[in-house]
Amino acid sequence: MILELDCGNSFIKWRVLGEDVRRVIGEGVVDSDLALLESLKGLKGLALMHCRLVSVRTAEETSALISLLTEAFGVSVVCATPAREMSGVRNGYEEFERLGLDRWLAMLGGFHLASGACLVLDFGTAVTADFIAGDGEHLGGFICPGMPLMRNQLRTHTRRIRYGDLAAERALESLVPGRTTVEAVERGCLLMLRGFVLTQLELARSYWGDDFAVFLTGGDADLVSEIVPEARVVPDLVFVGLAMACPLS
Ligand SMILES: Nc1ncnc2c1ncn2[C@@H]1O[C@H](COP(=O)(O)OP(=O)(O)O)[C@@H](O)[C@H]1O
Ligand SMILES: CC(C)(COP(=O)(O)O)[C@@H](O)C(=O)NCCC(=O)O
Ligand SMILES: [K+]
Repeated sequence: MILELDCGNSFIKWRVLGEDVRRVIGEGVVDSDLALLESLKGLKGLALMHCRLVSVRTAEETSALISLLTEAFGVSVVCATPAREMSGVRNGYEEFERLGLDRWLAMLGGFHLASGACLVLDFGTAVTADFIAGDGEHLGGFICPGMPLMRNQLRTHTRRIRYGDLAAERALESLVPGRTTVEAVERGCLLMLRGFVLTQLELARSYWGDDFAVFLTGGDADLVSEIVPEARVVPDLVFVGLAMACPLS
């Protein structure tokens, strides 16, 4: 069995693949290393042979997690590392090692699935957009705050914006102008996110006409999917790229 991990700034996404790697034995989203161990220990018949991971956390946090996994399961852990070029995709950053590894893997996954030009949008703590041309050239991308950062900035930098998570979820059932603080903030932030997405689509069209694929991934991808009906929502896009960057045989 293979353990795959995507360690983002807020959550660790995990999944366990079987002998037949097309079979997902277990998967989940956790908010700490310990919660990850708990979830894994709760899996019946777990027999990990390998682990591969990608992390955008600090080197210290990542090594701490690797030590925990090695101690708990005796597996060797392979980490995705930056590359200038891989699987036909050329990293467009001036310093390729500075491009977020989650972005890089999602790009590898997207270009592989599209076999052509694509726009990869990832909705996590931050939102990222990356443009990959049909010849595999990464033209670069954009980073902006995601929903959790936008709402938390408003909650922590104003004195009168306070509301709970349940109210926040309910507020997004409609997008008409808000008549309560929670509606006004949640809908305002979502409209900003959607505006960002539409701008990325315009830019992609200016480069490639209609000849490109759009991929949506990350925990908040569903918040924008309805405005991009042509997009493919691929929650495990980072894992697709992880398998390409860290093959195990
Ligand atoms: N099961 C889940 N657990 C936690 N967050 C989730 C879940 N499903 C969707 N989300 C949303 O995903 C967002 C985090 O996205 P994610 O891609 O995990 O971020 P990151 O990679 O930066 O840690 C949260 O804002 C939350 O709204
Ligand atoms: C842009 C990111 C913060 C996104 O992280 P996430 O929201 O997935 O946790 C991450 O990819 C990162 O730290 N990148 C390094 C900076 C860069 O890509 O330019
Ligand atoms: K991510």
